[in-house]
Amino acid sequence: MTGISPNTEQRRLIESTDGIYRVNAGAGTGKTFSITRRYANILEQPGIEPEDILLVTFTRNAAAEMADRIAQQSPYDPVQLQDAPISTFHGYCYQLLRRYGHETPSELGIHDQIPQSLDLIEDGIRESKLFNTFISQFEDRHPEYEHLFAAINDPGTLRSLTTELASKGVIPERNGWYQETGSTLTGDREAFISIFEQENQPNEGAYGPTQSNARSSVSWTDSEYVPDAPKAEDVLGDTQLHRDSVEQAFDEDRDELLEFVHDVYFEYLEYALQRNYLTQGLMLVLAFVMLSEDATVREQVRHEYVMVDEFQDTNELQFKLTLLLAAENNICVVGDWQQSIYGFQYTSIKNIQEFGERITRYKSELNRGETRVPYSVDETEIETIPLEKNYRSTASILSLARETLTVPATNGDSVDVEAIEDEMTSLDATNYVDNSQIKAVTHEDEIELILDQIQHVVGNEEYSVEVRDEPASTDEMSQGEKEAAEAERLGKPSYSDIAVFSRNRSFARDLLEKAGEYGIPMAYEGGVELFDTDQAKLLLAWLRICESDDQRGWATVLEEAGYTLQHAEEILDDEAYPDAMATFRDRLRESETIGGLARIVFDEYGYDGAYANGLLGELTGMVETTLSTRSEAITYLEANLKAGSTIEIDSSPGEDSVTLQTIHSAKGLEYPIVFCANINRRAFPSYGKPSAGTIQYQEPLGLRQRSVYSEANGNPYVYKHWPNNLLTGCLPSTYDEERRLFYVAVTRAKRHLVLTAGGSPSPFFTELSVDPVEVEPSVEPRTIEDMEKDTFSITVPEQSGPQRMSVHAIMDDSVYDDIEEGRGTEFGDEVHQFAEDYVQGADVSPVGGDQQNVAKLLDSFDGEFKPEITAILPLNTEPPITLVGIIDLLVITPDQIHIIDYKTDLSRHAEAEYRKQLSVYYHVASETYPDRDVSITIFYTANDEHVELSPLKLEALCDTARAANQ
Ligand SMILES: Nc1ncnc2c1ncn2[C@@H]1O[C@H](COP(=O)(O)OP(=O)(O)OP(=O)(O)O)[C@@H](O)[C@H]1O
Repeated sequence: MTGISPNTEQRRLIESTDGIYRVNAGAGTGKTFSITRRYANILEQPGIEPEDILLVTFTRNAAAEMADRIAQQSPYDPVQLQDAPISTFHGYCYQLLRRYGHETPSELGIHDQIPQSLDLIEDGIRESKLFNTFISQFEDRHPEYEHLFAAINDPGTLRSLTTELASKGVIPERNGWYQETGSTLTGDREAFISIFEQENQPNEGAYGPTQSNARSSVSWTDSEYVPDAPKAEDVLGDTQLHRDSVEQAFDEDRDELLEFVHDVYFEYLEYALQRNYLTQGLMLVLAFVMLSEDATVREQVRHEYVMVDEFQDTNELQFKLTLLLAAENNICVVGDWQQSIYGFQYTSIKNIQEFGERITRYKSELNRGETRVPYSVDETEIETIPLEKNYRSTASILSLARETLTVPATNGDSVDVEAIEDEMTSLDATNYVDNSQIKAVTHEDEIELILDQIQHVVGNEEYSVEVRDEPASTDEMSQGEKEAAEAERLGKPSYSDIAVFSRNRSFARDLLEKAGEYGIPMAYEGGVELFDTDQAKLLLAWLRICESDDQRGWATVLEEAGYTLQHAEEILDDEAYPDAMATFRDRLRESETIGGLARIVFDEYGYDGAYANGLLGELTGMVETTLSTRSEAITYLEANLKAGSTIEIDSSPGEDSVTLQTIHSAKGLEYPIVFCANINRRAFPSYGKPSAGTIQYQEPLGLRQRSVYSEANGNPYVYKHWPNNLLTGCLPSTYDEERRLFYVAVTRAKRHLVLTAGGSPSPFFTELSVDPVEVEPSVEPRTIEDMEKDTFSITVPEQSGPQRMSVHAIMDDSVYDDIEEGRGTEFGDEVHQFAEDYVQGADVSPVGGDQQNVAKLLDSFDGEFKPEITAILPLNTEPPITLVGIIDLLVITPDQIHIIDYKTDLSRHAEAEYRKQLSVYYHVASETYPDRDVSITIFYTANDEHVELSPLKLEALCDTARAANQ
């Protein structure tokens, strides 16, 4: 049980268990804390079992963390909570379909099975390949849509369209749409006209009325449209748009378009089911239909209590699923509209903002024809609990956070400040010492500026942060004593107290590179080989020790503690382990959860950085799956180490380093000092939506075509579609989500905030109440001595254990002497880089024949792609040798593993040496995937030649490695 006592409002939320509750509260107010306590509280009621309470959140890691927290507060241990429905919507629906799915709901008109082995595709690259195959077959099957396809520049965007419609609860059945789609597809005329009237009001100028917003945002060149489109004079008035043309545009005939989208969507659902796979969106769709149609299943699965965290990140379909999954009106949703930043994934902020209206409307929609939601959702009975105490930031930071929600994003951006302020949730700081430094600094060379400011902040008393722990209880203290105690905890900041956030990744990468040049420690959130870190190895060692006093475990631990090899061997021989270590082992053995054990190990070694946190995240994630014992955790860590698994976390060059990440990835985190960087025009706020496809969905316009194919002028040509151009011009451009991102960034700061911009600051920078200051940067390169000072307390372990050797060390170097003649290693690197980018779905096009051949090869494969995988092969040699290399590409299919190595050589004469290299990969893959056939192949990129090699035996590799080690 953690020592935090809930405040009065939190207690109310925790203790009021029956009824409908909506919590729409600001950052850091303890929403997640309260909802987990609430779960534990419900669990204490007589007759309630974990399966009676459904708790849904946004990510798998968050769900696992919640299960861990609940286990600490309830009589249930993590193993007992393993099957409890504490999950994401996707995780929950996946299990639901596997358990009850069997056959597709007949209402859809698809007669197929939902197999137990259903493959849930979460990997965008894989899904888009499958979709592309589907769409080309669809195109062949439907010549009647030829002219539509002629206008579509990227058929792949139809895939996002199906995902978007699924998120809105729009579902196709064989002969139309499932349930009523209302105005979702055709658009809401009334809502549109009301917006149009507002936007078409002339503005007030110094000399009379000026153009309305709608008029000024529509540009018109007659030749861009089909010949029978209205002409400029029919559309554009002096200050306003002509209403007739706008109405005509809204009412355009879209029957064929709707039919086309229906057919694509429906046939894709059929196609996926025939191939035993579903995407996340389609899975939710099927689960929804099953729950709607099968009263028996519905009754079996319903939960007495339903709670949803991060409700601002749900979509309409998820809201409806929430209602279907509740047996009674014991529903609690928790979120913060101000932190809704996933609109681009089709979430709906209105779910939390207009909760009362939506719950009533959705209930009546769901109850058409049959009672599916049997309980009352009376709006007047919905309780709203305000949480207003913020446990993270100072009052000064919170005050600036309020400004971010109304700051103009462009020069002409008219923000309805009053309306937004009305909706803002109030936040009161709970700390006593407000020493916040809040600065806005600018310089042409922003990257130098940021590094300069980091150096200015580190070790600077003015930027003091909490460096000492809070006393166990401050309850008995007077106000003055609390203030003094907090001041006492403050001290000079170090690098790790700082986080730099950027709206986009490219700026972050440039900054990281420059920081490296100056020796400023900075870690970028991204994929790292988490299981190959010292933290993971030590944890694995202690797990092995706890399990069976394993000698390998003791050897690692002794080595880390600085014992010489000889001394360690004596200890191991006599099994006379140092007392302190044996006591520590016994303490670990008492730990009931893997997460708890890992925490004790990391605390003991002072690991509290990104790697330790990442590992904790991974390990607590295991609770949700099948791993919960020490031996399962050992197998899990070993398997990941061996496979070189890469995990998305903040990588760190050392424990004391600045964290660098995108704002999206910073959600839910907190740092003492935040730098919000690159607040420049075109960067932050970022322009509008990500590029839309030729057919797009937009509220309240419904489905519209952006371009059309026509031969009306005698020539085939793709024209802009005039109704769409006119209608979108009438909608106000909104930067609300960008403002909310800004709010998320600022509310991550506990104490200090530095806003930075370069040569062209955006209004986000200039329009806040913080006056920008021009600063001339002067960054001092860090010297080796500086770095040593930072790391003096870390013991550098003596080298022992197996000798690590690159696979290249077992190859005969002389083969390189005359390969790649005239093309160079740089050329080879470029081809490899292209291949990696292409596999990862980056926006790259092949340059030159080699890259084209690579693209062709990759397109020809089906399966899961894993590029750049580290392969580690321990050999049974004396002394032990471990070979390490990087596999260019692994292609994984249900029964085969293909290992592909690209070579840009113009001839094949080095093949015998390459065979050694690929044989190493072969043995690693064979052990990792014992149930599949493994093939090793070289792909000669120059002449499109794909050569399969036969692997060398392990003994042969041992001999070669031994010889190379002489
Ligand atoms: N009553 C309390 N007393 C002291 N600390 C608290 C209290 N309630 C919550 N906290 C602490 O405040 C921090 C924020 O809590 P939590 O993550 O639950 O907030 P949140 O509202 O979900 O935040 P966000 O919306 O920013 O993700 C946590 O460290 C939590 O332990």
